[in-house]
Amino acid sequence: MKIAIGCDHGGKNLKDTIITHLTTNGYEIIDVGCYSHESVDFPIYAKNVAELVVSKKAELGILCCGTGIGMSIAANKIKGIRAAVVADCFSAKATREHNDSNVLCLGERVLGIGLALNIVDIWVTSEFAKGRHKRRVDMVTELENK
Ligand SMILES: O=C(CO)[C@H](O)[C@H](O)[C@H](O)COP(=O)(O)O
Repeated sequence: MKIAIGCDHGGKNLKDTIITHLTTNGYEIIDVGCYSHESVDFPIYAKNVAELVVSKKAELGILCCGTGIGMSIAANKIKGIRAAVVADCFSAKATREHNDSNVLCLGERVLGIGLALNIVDIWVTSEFAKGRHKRRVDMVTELENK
């Protein structure tokens, strides 16, 4: 599976740790940056990851910033993106199964590394459950198309 990943300066350490973890576990990574701890603007990286997901150059996307919230607000502006800020393992599974989320947003200033990697593992291995959830995701898409 190919995963696009991006961060701002507030999520740089977490992004690097996730890349090492996912690469070790056989995932292919497209790293859109940022590549240093210099202060940058998160919408740039949210857009780059979102566009890779929407264009299907990557199956899923992961965005890291201080809280995950700014990244999710920005990524959700791109048509076709369902970005979820996740800070617990239950929601990591539920947001793939129920929301078919295609971008995971994580806060380096919120999460410990162990929990963050557990969330990533659960999220990338969970699948959309369809059924009643597909009807609801379709309704969200309709809102987006209005
Ligand atoms: O956008 C955010 C908050 O939702 C991110 O957490 C950013 O990483 C954060 O705002 C960056 O803050 P900084 O004071 O410029 O480091």
